[in-house]
Amino acid sequence: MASKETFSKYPAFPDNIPTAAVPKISLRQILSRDPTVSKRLVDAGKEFGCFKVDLTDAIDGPVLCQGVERGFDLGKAFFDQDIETKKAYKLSHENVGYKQAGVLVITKERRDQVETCSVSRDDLAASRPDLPSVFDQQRLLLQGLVAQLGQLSHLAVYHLSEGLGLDYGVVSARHDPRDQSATMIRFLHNPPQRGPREELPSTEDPGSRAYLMGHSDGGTVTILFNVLGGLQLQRQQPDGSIEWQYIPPEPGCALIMVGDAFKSFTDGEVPSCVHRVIQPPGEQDRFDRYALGFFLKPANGASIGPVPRRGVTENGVNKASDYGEWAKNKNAALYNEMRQENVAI
Ligand SMILES: O=C(O)CCC(=O)C(=O)O
Ligand SMILES: [Fe+2]
Repeated sequence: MASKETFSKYPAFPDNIPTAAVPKISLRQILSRDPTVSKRLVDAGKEFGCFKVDLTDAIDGPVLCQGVERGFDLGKAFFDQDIETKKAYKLSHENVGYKQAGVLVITKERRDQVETCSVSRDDLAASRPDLPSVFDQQRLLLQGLVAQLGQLSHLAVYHLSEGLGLDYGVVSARHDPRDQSATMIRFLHNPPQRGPREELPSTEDPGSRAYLMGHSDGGTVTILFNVLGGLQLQRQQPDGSIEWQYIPPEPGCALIMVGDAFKSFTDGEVPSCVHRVIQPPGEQDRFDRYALGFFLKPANGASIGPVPRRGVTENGVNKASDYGEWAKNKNAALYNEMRQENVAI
């Protein structure tokens, strides 16, 4: 993702706070399709619901990193516009469009503090006329980035499927690129905390400084790029208690998280990654936090639910409900208490 140079523009992630030991694998290894890599990714998926990919050691890596850097620039250019211009890109299915900060409920006292702009792969390809001009003018760049991230997401899904003995042909058919889907690229912006630090919510209770509440992503896998910290992973402790652990961003690295759809393919064997975003730690809290995500989703109408294992019949698979309906229910629940009535889901 973002280069060392971009990271050097911000205070470093503090080295005295506990972080999650999320396994890291290199893009070169992922490209090798080596079965031992599949096994490592499955192990990481089962334990953390996610893994990191170091993009710097493969030929394609620097190109992808550069594309992501440009993506961050485009996100910033979009969010720098006035609110009315941003709102003109209306929310549609599965959160495609612009979502302003503060429409999601975190607690009774606190609303989300993230504005997002999500552009679907299909809208980019089909020249959707109301695409914001910032993105419309860079359609080729975005299409290229989405295609590359799509390939990376499919490689991750390939390894996870192979490592679990799932029939990859079935998994792949559920993501046929000729079918419509809500696969998307998302730009995110968290404005910085203002005012004296002593007036900010307590650091004793990090949840009171949440920017985005705990959730799992609904799709198959998510590829996430961060520069500033704040992303946390929910871990269950041996005594059953829940702990939130930071995932510190690293230059040249992507984070890949398992989503609910893939969890359903595995019949729950691999959990989806429960994560949230809180105020960036230490000196980083004074800066605008930008993030970029790629969300691979099953095709609209594709089955979800368990995928047959190699050598096992497909019995029961069609009992799964339709993905589009399933995603709609998930979003409806998320937006249940949404303040603004005029935001479509
Ligand atoms: O801002 C981030 O790092 C994560 C955003 C996220 O979890 C999401 O958009 O689903
Ligand atoms: Fe998420």
